[in-house]
Amino acid sequence: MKKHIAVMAGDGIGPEIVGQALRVLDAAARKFNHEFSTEHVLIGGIAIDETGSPLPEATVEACRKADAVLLGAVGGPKWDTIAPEIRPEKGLLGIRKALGLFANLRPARLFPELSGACLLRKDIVDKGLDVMVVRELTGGIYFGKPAGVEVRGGKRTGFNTMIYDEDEIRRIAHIAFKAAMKRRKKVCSVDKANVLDVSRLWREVVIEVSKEYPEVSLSHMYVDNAAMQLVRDPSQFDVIVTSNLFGDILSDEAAVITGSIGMLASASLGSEYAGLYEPIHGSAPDIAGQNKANPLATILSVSMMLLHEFDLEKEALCIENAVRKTLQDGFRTGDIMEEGKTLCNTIEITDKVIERL
Ligand SMILES: NC(=O)C1=CN([C@@H]2O[C@H](COP(=O)(O)OP(=O)(O)OC[C@H]3O[C@@H](n4cnc5c(N)ncnc54)[C@H](O)[C@@H]3O)[C@@H](O)[C@H]2O)C=CC1
Ligand SMILES: CC(C)CC(=O)C(=O)O
Ligand SMILES: [Mg+2]
Repeated sequence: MKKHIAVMAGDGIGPEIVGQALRVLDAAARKFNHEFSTEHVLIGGIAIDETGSPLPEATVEACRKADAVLLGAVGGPKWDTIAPEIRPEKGLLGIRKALGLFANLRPARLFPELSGACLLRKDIVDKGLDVMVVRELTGGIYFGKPAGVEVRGGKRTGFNTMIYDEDEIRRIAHIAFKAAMKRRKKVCSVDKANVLDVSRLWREVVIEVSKEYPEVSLSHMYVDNAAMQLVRDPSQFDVIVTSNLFGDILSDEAAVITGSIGMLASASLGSEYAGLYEPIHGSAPDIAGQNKANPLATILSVSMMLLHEFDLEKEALCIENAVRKTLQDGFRTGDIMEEGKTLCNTIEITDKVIERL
């Protein structure tokens, strides 16, 4: 198979983890006789530095033409004080919108080998943890208008708008129910319907969609309770479907299930263009440039790309198994380090994965 991948390494640890994930992709391509060409394009802070924009038009064009997109992360303190319209994070929101990537799948699973690195209670961990967060990605408060900061009645006033129409809710609900059909057939819709009107509509529409999936059981939970339940006992969840903001927060929290945020991969999918694959974490400025970031979330994102984008099930599983074997053999980056294991840097742990492919 011959495929073309647009690569946006971005900022901070982005280039380090993406560089290593591409080594794994390359090794998989050689093993299975595929050809993956790559084209590096700019996004985020580095794009601002080089072009003045966090999302140059050339990047959008390259991503629209590509068979898949791989992203590292954007942002960092260097760009924290610049104008809000051109912050690195606007580049990320912009590419999601430009590619119509409305569904973000974030599978929070615990590799049993990392049970010791997981902060949750042992009896909970022993149940086996596997939660799929389905986050709406191109609507809600991150995109709603009006938004801004202005002087009202002599006071500086900041405002954003959380807005969803029924079509936006319906399409993400379908994604969640379809995902549940392939899993344990449970969907929990997370909202704040006791307070927010937008959540009332969310709940109404999710219930309507659920009628088309009679085999799937649907429950509802307020987001504050969901945040607590996720760390109290995540084994109660199968698929969680939620809005952009709640999904952003809950999926970082769900990373506790995996042992570290450096383990959680994701797929951002739409219907018009190829999908974008990215770890859920940010650019981790505190460890950038030190060769100590965990590249496994990005490597697992490549595995998700092979599966979701190219239907290469065997190849995807091979990468996942190589990651599992690496952990089984006791190799760890600092974020998942435990006593008696071998500490590796970013490049070394990738070497171990490649050896085990
Ligand atoms: N998808 C993206 O591009 C995202 C970008 N950001 C941006 O990243 C910058 C930093 O944001 P933070 O809130 O600090 O979140 P972060 O996810 O970058 O870091 C949070 C903590 O997790 C650690 N961490 C993250 N990824 C890791 C990895 N692969 N291996 C080991 N440790 C890892 C970091 O060292 C830090 O202690 C900000 O500019 C933020 O806007 C934040 C989230 C997502
Ligand atoms: C940096 C934000 C725009 C996004 C974020 O935190 C995420 O997608 O997880
Ligand atoms: Mg986030």
